[in-house]
Amino acid sequence: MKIEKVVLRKLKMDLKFPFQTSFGTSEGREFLITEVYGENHIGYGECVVDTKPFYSEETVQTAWHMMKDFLIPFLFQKEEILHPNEVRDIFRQVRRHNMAKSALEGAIWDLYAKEQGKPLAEVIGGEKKQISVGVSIGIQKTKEDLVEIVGKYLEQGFQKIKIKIKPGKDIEMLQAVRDQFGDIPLMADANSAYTLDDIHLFKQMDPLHLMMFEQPLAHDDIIDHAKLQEAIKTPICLDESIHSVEDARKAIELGSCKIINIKIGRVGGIAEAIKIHDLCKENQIPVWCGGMLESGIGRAHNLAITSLDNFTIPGDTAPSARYWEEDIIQPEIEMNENGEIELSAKPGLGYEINQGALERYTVSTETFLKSKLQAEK
Ligand SMILES: O=C(O)CCC(=O)c1ccccc1C(=O)O
Ligand SMILES: [Mg+2]
Repeated sequence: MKIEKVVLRKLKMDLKFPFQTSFGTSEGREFLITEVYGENHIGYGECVVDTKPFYSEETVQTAWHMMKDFLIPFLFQKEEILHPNEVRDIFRQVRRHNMAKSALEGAIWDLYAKEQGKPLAEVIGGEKKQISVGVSIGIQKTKEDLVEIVGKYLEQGFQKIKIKIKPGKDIEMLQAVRDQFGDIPLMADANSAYTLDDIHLFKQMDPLHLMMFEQPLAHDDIIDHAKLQEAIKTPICLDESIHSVEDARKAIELGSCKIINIKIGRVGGIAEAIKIHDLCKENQIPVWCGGMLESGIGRAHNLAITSLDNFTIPGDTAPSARYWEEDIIQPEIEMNENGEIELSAKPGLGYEINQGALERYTVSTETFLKSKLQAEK
């Protein structure tokens, strides 16, 4: 691939509903879309940042800065890229900033798959033709509100119900859902809202037989999680703590988790996501694909990695209509009544860009040319 041009766009999209987690409430998303121009195709990526550094330290502005001042110039220094697996090495000098790196790497995977004329899932070795889908439900005001919304999602066919929790909004909320719906596939995500001082709470929640507790303790911890896992039967799943295959190896060695949530942005790209998937498979650790309230572009990347066989637990890969009045891809991503999404058989991400919608949601854009950068040197 000869990359001559990269376009960055900042988008602003309103969510259909406010989404509350233990770290705050989102009414919508501001994020970045990357367009990487090859000779005959354009690859698309999504940078899953937010305006605030509450889930991760990256923001819309830090990602723009990293891409503009470091990552895009590094890409342009390469005459040609033969395979997307090279991208991580090209970016290696830049420490962290995984979401920024991943936004460009993902676009290069899409471009590569389009050049091969194959779906991205096939290019990465995924064999599933359809995937099972779960839904992540934000913190609700009352038990009654939660039970109503869970009922609605179960009716739509979702195969896993994930409920956001925080201290004071945990046992009772989960118990109400169990009481109403019985033995459904149910889990809880704390987004790091607890400490080891809360161990008694987790022991009290053990009899709820949840599929897992996602990231109960600190965002940068794997030691206390190992202690908590020792003390309870419910599997722990790590999200925020895992940024690389090395992090995953250490967490598995320490016994900090029994399941891993893989998010492409958090781990710096698809190549790293595949490595984590493979390591987990060798160690009998099931994985599932997390979500960042992505637009259709990020979502299509998520569907592609979920085609790998150790993604055995339904992911947070809900269809477009759950989040947006109008998505930026067409057709939009749809789920059938059994809670499955068919993977596209078209090349690359497998969806067309809805150009009208993309333009309407774009609030700023900048174009970077290889020729211009070289002329400036
Ligand atoms: O529906 C989705 O995209 C998943 C939503 C979700 O749980 C989430 C959304 C934003 C930030 C962090 C998380 C998380 O998984 O912790
Ligand atoms: Mg999470």
